[in-house]
Amino acid sequence: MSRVGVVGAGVMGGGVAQNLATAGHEVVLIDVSKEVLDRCAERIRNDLRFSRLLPGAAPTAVDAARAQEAITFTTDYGALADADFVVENITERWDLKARVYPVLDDVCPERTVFAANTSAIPITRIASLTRRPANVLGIHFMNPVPRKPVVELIPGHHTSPQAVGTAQELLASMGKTGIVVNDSPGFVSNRVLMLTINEAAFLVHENVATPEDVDKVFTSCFGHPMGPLATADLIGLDTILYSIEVLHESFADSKYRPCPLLKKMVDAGLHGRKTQQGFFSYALEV
Ligand SMILES: NC(=O)c1ccc[n+]([C@@H]2O[C@H](COP(=O)([O-])OP(=O)(O)OC[C@H]3O[C@@H](n4cnc5c(N)ncnc54)[C@H](O)[C@@H]3O)[C@@H](O)[C@H]2O)c1
Repeated sequence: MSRVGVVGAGVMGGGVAQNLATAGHEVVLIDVSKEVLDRCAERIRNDLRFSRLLPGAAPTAVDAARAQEAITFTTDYGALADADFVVENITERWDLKARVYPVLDDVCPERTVFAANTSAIPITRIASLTRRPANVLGIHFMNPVPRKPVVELIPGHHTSPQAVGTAQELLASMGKTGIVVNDSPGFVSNRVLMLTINEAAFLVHENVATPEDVDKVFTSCFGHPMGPLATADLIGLDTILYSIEVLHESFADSKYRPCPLLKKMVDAGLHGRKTQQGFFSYALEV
């Protein structure tokens, strides 16, 4: 595979683009504005500078300077006209995703495989937005992408074995393997994780415990490396809210009702690490 499109240059898209570039692929990274793309380029530059020192870094086929040169940052979807594979990482909202896939479908050749890096939206539903459902699947990357070697790989109802094979090949080149799971809202990881995080937010909302103490129960008593609220801050509270809303709508089950505190924090712009404030405070990341 040579040319890979990455759509969305936020927390996940930046990580996917970086991982692909260090694996030796040519990457076209798309977002809605130059400002977002510039911020993403800066994050990638900084992460590449330190990544070798961090445990679990993905294997690199090229050095940091070449990896940066391999990424084209653009707002022009036309740059995907000869992409072999596209990973979509835009905001976890159906109305936004529903607008992007028909554009990708028009711009990309028929052979191009689309991978949706969604937290909870069913892949069959996303595939229905295109004329190529056999070439659409889900790759649920973990965060931070360059340091997480396993993903969930989700074929939709019509996904072909060839498309799954192509995705597995691409993942192998990135130093990753995929656990294949069937298509269902939230897949395996987020069906469990989003409920846990939402319930942890309810504990704070109901004054049962502070965020520090909620997380301490998980880190100190269960030995988890990170508590649910620090995990929520890492993922992004907006992404958590949108994901739990997808689960709520998909299953029509009140157990997925979003915690009002989560909604309030998202309305207030407290989105976690990416805005320096969520359940915890963070220094400005450069
Ligand atoms: N954050 C996580 O830990 C995590 C993990 C796995 C999967 N995901 C999923 O990955 C996707 C992206 O999440 P994120 O955390 O990177 O979100 P984010 O908010 O950090 O980034 C989303 C990006 O999409 C861009 N965007 C929105 N509409 C667009 C369009 N029409 N064209 C191009 N770009 C557009 C936004 O400008 C933004 O930069 C979501 O579907 C999310 O559920 C997130």
